[in-house]
Amino acid sequence: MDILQNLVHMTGQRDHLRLEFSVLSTLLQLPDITQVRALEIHPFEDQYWVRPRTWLEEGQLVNTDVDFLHDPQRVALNTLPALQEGLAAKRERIAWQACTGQYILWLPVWMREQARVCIEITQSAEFSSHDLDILLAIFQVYRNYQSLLDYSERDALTGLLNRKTFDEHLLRLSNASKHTDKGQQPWLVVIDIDHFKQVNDRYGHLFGDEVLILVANLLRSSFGSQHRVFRFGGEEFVILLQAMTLDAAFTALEHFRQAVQNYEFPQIGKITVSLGFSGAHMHAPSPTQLLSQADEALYYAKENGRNRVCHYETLQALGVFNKQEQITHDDVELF
Ligand SMILES: Nc1nc2c(ncn2[C@@H]2O[C@H](COP(=O)(O)OP(=O)(O)OP(=O)(O)O)[C@@H](O)[C@H]2O)c(=O)[nH]1
Repeated sequence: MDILQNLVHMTGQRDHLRLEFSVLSTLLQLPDITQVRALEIHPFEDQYWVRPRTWLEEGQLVNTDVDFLHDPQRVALNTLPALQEGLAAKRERIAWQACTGQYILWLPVWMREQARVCIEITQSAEFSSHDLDILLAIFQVYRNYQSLLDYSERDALTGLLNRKTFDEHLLRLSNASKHTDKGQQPWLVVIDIDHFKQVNDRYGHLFGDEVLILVANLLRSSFGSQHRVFRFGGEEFVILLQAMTLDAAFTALEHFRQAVQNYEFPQIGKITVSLGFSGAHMHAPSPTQLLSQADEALYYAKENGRNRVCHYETLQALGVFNKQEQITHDDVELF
């Protein structure tokens, strides 16, 4: 009965973290289970890494607040060969007996051919077929809800994240920045395709849509799974870059700008993008203010030749925005 109530609770969740907590607490209701964790799996520097994202601590489920790259609990996937082999073979479930005598069951959450999250269940006795039936049924309900949630958070054209979860991602990222090294911080980037109206006007909306999809693919391949890429609508994209130095952020964004510039778009040929970015550390202003800062830098890039990357705080230190305000103010006085 407890399990049924937990399932009802689980299916009422509307965000990924609560849903994850809910499935883990449902699994914990089952006898013999000693530990449940949600693991995150990420590629980084030519190999895959695993770290616990949510786990049980002193009877309470807790969620990490450290970003992936700075997490001391992160281990290389090849230190868990059974999990590595099971993921490579795209298995739905992977069973393993640890040298401590504990039995472990890994249930990867497969989405679009990738498993970035895996539920880990540990128990002291071997998993019976009855245990497996119940565990897999609970996991299946969780997966169905996970994909429904995921679907509602994605832009239908490009498959990138939509505006819905942006504030939450930004908050998590800036909170995690307190664990990062000095000189590093997360970044908010706004990207806009240059003269996109001309693409639509000359080649039609369908070709315009294809450009949006191809730019989204370039964004995905340039920023991978460590960073978050959004399409807010129209031809504007937003990236939340994990904590790094200003130089590293600038270099990564320049690479992307060049990748777009060098790409041959079918029929259309060449297009370019302009980028504006701003620091998203934990003392940064509200999401709206932060977006408008990155937008100001983007606007400056557009006004100064397009096809370039501009950093808000650098422009601000140079007094560029004061001068612009002065010009606008003078214009108003003129009229
Ligand atoms: N094909 C397509 N076009 C879109 C979509 N959303 C917005 N647009 C078009 O994007 C264009 C945006 O143009 P503008 O904001 O005027 O600017 P621009 O031509 O990109 O020029 P700059 O930004 O100044 O370089 C408009 O023509 C919109 O109709 C979409 O989902 N698909």
